[in-house]
Amino acid sequence: MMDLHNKVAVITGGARGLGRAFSEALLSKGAKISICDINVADGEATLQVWREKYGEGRTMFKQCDVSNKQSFTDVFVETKRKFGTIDIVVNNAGIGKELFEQDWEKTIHVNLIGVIIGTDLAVQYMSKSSGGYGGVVINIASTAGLTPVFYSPVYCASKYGVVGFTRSVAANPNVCDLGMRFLCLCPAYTDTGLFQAGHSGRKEVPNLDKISQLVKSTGINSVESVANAFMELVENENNNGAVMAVSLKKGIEYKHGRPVQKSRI
Ligand SMILES: NC(=O)C1=CN([C@@H]2O[C@H](COP(=O)(O)OP(=O)(O)OC[C@H]3O[C@@H](n4cnc5c(N)ncnc54)[C@H](O)[C@@H]3O)[C@@H](O)[C@H]2O)C=CC1
Ligand SMILES: CCCCC/C=C\C=C\C(=O)C/C=C\C/C=C\CCCC(=O)O
Repeated sequence: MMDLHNKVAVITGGARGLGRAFSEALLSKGAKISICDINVADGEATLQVWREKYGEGRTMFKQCDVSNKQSFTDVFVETKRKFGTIDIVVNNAGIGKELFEQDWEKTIHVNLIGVIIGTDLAVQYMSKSSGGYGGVVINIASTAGLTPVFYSPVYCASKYGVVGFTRSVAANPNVCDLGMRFLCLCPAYTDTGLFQAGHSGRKEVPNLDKISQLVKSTGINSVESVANAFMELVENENNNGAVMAVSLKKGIEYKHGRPVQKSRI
């Protein structure tokens, strides 16, 4: 089991939803938390709540757009300056702009390129081969990265990309030298602002009945159940390359077979 006490975690999109829940799960185990988010109001409000609950000095917030390399790099620089080290990176920030909307490319920029930038920064700041202490990277994909979703091809492409990218980084024969684990969490529908925005009040959407059927047959995860699955993934130290799906109907399932390699942490 990974001892999380005083470990330092960077969580993207940590101001609300799943990112905030992952952060709180880590905080409750004694970790220090650096959240970044494009939304300053939500980020500062979350930090205020945490300062009152967990005291000063264990949390920080920095505004950041994960699709912008410089903006994202600044988060790592400031986190290291404040906490001295980085042990855990959770690439969680995500959006759901689709083909029928303007700027659908942004979905690839945030959901896939943002994850690639975050993983690259994690290796630079954490790997033993770069003078770090090693650690763990958890990339948040989706069950939409494991199965086609007819009404969200762009979102699906971004999440298939995250699964393939993470598994490939984890499969590198030199991964043991890094002292790092690379993991993928694939939640099904989960009750957050993103889900509500994507699935409520869009009566003009074609095949709405089929979408409702798919949601109904899959079920909607609570945020808490996904946070519990996330903690199982983080704390198990022998799971480099694991891809964990979590859904209301099927619970936790490991996909794509056994993790590719034991990592030396
Ligand atoms: N809610 C759901 O049904 C599911 C969500 N996911 C994934 O979980 C992750 C978190 O999603 P939720 O918590 O549901 O969404 P959410 O919308 O509640 O939270 C996402 C956070 O990311 C931030 N963000 C968006 N773009 C950003 C950017 N460019 N840079 C930095 N921060 C940015 C937002 O401001 C927000 O605070 C996403 O990657 C999403 O695709 C996966 C499966 C199911
Ligand atoms: C689906 C994209 C809409 C925009 C983003 C909002 C919510 C995100 C939801 C998800 O990431 C989950 C998406 C799809 C899951 C679809 C089917 C899962 C089937 C699972 C199974 O068969 O077990």
